[in-house]
This record gives sequence, structure tokens and C-alpha cells, in this order.
Amino acid sequence: MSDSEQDDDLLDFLRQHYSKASIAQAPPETHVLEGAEYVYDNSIDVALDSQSTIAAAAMIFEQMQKKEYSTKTWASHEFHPQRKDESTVDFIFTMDLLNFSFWSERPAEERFSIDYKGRTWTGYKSLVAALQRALEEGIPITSSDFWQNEDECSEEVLRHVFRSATDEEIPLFDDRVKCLREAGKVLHEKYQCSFTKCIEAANRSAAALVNILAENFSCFNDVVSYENRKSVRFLKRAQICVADLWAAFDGKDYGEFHDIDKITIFADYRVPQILNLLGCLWYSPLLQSSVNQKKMIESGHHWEIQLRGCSIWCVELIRREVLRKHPEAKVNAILIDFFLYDTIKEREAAGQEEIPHHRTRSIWY
Ligand SMILES: Nc1nc2c(c(CN[C@H]3C=C[C@H](O)[C@@H]3O)cn2[C@@H]2O[C@H](COP(=O)(O)O)[C@@H](O)[C@H]2O)c(=O)[nH]1
Repeated sequence: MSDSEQDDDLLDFLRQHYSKASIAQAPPETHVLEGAEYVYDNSIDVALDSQSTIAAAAMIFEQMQKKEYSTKTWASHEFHPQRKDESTVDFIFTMDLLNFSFWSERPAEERFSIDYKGRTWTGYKSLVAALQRALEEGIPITSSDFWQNEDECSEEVLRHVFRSATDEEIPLFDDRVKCLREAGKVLHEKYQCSFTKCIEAANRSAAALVNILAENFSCFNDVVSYENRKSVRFLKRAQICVADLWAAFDGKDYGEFHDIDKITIFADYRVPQILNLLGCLWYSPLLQSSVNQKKMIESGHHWEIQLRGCSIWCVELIRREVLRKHPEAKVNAILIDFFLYDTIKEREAAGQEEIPHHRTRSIWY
């Protein structure tokens, strides 16, 4: 039998036994966790301490139970939108397009901050406050049509939206403008100007929605290469966008995802910090001293990749340990992450930020 006849026979066999549908139905995957494990397995400047990780799992579970951590915790935060409709979808998409790099090298009283409702907000909360303030001022900052209209949504208007209470402007202002312009263009060209169309295209799969964001919006495509692996996907803002939808809508409507547990923690500058403080992450002496001295670590540096990848892997081990001891627990990496972020922010507010977070300036987190 000739080669081509053998090929035809093989194709006939495949057609008979593997319909296109079954091949196409492989469930969507983000590949974030396998990338994180690869980074962990190939890290020399960051290590996990198993005893501290086991102890952290017990503490986190006990605290989350006590504080009744659930998706409902999301709506309890200042200025998070409360309406269960498309306006909240648009708010979350806008927020997570811009949800990065708020840390400052200035002293506390001089750092970028937003005045809103009689208080001054910094960090992530400064972003949420700025968006709410703009909406109250009649600026449609959560509309992708607006972002595309450079006459109405001029640089001057955007500087007004993010005007600071100090003379330090919001970090990476120009990059944030680029994120809005790109997102407006992509939504217009591919999703009828609405992020809800991206959600619909994901067919209630969290992994599929993360992939839609990463593959269609370059500003969400948070991917690095490390050692011999070309593509380590962290996808921090794509993942936190899906997680915020899930939490804001209590796992229903626009927040309903059958595979939400595929989402990992969001590898930023806060989770490594709290894991380091808890003794779960150990740094090489040189890395620890660089972090303690608040030295800049370039985006893409192997230290930064190790910090982010080992954080994702560490919380995966914490999640497994919690479920090993409490199989019935309604706990996933998202809720553990929200708890860890809120915990480090409480410690910061109480002046207990004994070890600083690492300093990397980028749009990825
Ligand atoms: N891993 C993780 N990173 C988070 C958050 C949040 C806020 N999520 C809220 C929603 C539900 C939760 O209960 C939170 O209240 C912001 N960030 C990131 O941190 C950085 C800002 O830090 P700072 O400048 O100190 O505020 C920046 O990269 C930002 O993207 C989180 O939850 N997890």
C-alpha cells in the first residue's frame, strides 16, 4: 500500500472515531499554573518553606472562616459598584484595564493620591475612587466609545480624571491611556463595543475569558520567557478581571463560570510580600536585601519572574493543603488571594509592613 493510501486510511479511521466536535471540545486552559510550577522548579533565588506554608494554610482557613470570606466580601469594599448589571461589567473591565503599579518612591504624604468623598485614597483604592469620581462628574470613563473618541476623551480630560491630591501624577499615565485606546479599538472591531460580548463568547468558561483577553488585547497579555520555557503566562490582570466579575455578581449572571477554580492568584507586588512575611517564600540574601532596600527590579528580570511564579505555586500548595484538611471548604485561589491582599493592606494600615514589597514598574501588575 502506498504512503498516500495509508494516509487516506488513517484519515478515514480518524473521521470515523474522532468527530470534529470531540476534538474541538477540549476544555479551555490558561496554562498559568503549569508555567508557575516550571518557574518554581527552576528557581534559585526564591524557595518555598513547607512548614510555614502548611502553617499558613491553617491560619488562612481559620481566618477566612472567621471573617466569612466569600464572593460577597467584594461588594463590601468602599466604592465597589453594587448594581448587578452591565454598568458594573463596564466598571470592572475599565478598572482591571488600569489595575496596575500604584506604588510610589515618594514619602507617604507626597505620593499620588485621589481626593474623593472627603478622604484621600492611595494604591488600588485610588483607581476605584478616581473612576467613581469621574462618573459622578458626568465623565463616561467606563464607556469604550468614549475611550475611542480622542476629541471628547482627550489627554487633558484623562489627566483631570486621574488628577492627584499631590504633585505626583498617577504612575505610567501614558501607558494607561494606551490601554484604554487599545481596548476601545478592539471592542469596537471585534465585540460590538461591549465587554459583555467577550463574556458571551467565553460561554461561561473563566479560562476561555482569560484567553480571550490575553489573545485579543495586548495590554492583558502578561507573558514572560524563563530559562528554557518560551512562554510562562502569568495573565494577572486578565485573571483578576474574571475574578472581579465572579465576585461582583456572586457567581451568577455575568459572573457565572463553570470552571472558576482554574483561576490562580494574581501575581502582583502584594502577594509575594505577604507570603514572604508569613515565611512561606524565602529569598536569596542578595534578593532579600534588594527588596528590603526597595531597589528597583526590572520588569522581566529573573528575580521578578521567580517572585511571581513561586507566589502562584505557593498559594496552589496552600489551596491543596486547605482542601486536604477541609474537603468541604468553599475555598479557591481567588478567595485566598483576596484574603491575602486584604490582610497585607490591613497590616500596612496598622504600620506592620515589616518587609517591603518588591519594586517593579510595569503595566502587568
Ligand atoms: N493579588 C491581588 N492584587 C490586587 C488585589 C487588588 C484589590 N482587589 C480587591 C477586590 C477584592 C479584594 O478583597 C480586594 O479588596 C488590587 N491588587 C493589585 O495590588 C496592587 C495594588 O496594591 P496597593 O498599591 O497596595 O493598593 C496592584 O498590582 C493591583 O492590581 C487583590 O485582591 N489581589
